Amino acid sequence: MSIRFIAASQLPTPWATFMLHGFEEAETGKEHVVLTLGDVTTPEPVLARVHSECLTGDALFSMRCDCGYQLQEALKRIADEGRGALLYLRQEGRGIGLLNKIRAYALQDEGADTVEANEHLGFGADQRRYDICVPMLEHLGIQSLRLMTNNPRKVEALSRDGVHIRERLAITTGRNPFNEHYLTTKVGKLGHMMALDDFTPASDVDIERDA
Ligand SMILES: Nc1nc2c(ncn2[C@@H]2O[C@H](COP(=O)(O)OP(=O)(O)OP(=O)(O)O)[C@@H](O)[C@H]2O)c(=O)[nH]1
Ligand SMILES: [Zn+2]
Repeated sequence: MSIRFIAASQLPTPWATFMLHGFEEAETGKEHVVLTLGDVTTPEPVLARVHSECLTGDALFSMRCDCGYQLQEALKRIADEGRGALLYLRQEGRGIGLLNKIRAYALQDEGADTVEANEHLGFGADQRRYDICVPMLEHLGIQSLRLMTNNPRKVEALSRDGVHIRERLAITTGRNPFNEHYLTTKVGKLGHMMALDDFTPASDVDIERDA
């Protein structure tokens, strides 16, 4: 997979001012970004999150999933350490795209789970690839990761692609009445390494709305 570095700038956030690095995939023209904080080129493993785009959760405050909560938590943890990287991959809906994810949500409104809905639409349960991470990490001089994820396939796929993962760190946050079934399906069908009891709930403000 070839990917081109395009530009970098500062990105102030409520938690820290990150560097924002923009890349373009040669074959598809897809645009990906990496946020870094501190010197990530030194040999110590870098605290990192490899996050797949979820427009609904990351930008529109959706409570159907845990994506937005994980995104914020990852940025906060990186800011607390003063060093780290967040790779934001534009593979919406576990690789099926935004509009197909909305089709899948409609099926879930009728009772399908997240895996059944994808399969009903003719997609795999998870169509994501992680090989694009390798040239971005190389460009940034990142040698190894302490990866925040509960997803064993993400760890396996990245390792297979040659990314050196020194440690896996759980990231369990944002459980609420709207995403309990989704989280349970992640554990039961996608093999996520977490238990619902591990979760810190979404904040009081978030769960004030009726389930
Ligand atoms: N097709 C589909 N995609 C979903 C659904 N809910 C969330 N997503 C997508 O799932 C992806 C979540 O990715 P990640 O945040 O990397 O999470 P993960 O692979 O579950 O693993 P973690 O690292 O443990 O969070 C995003 O691309 C979301 O858009 C759903 O019900 N259907
Ligand atoms: Zn989501």
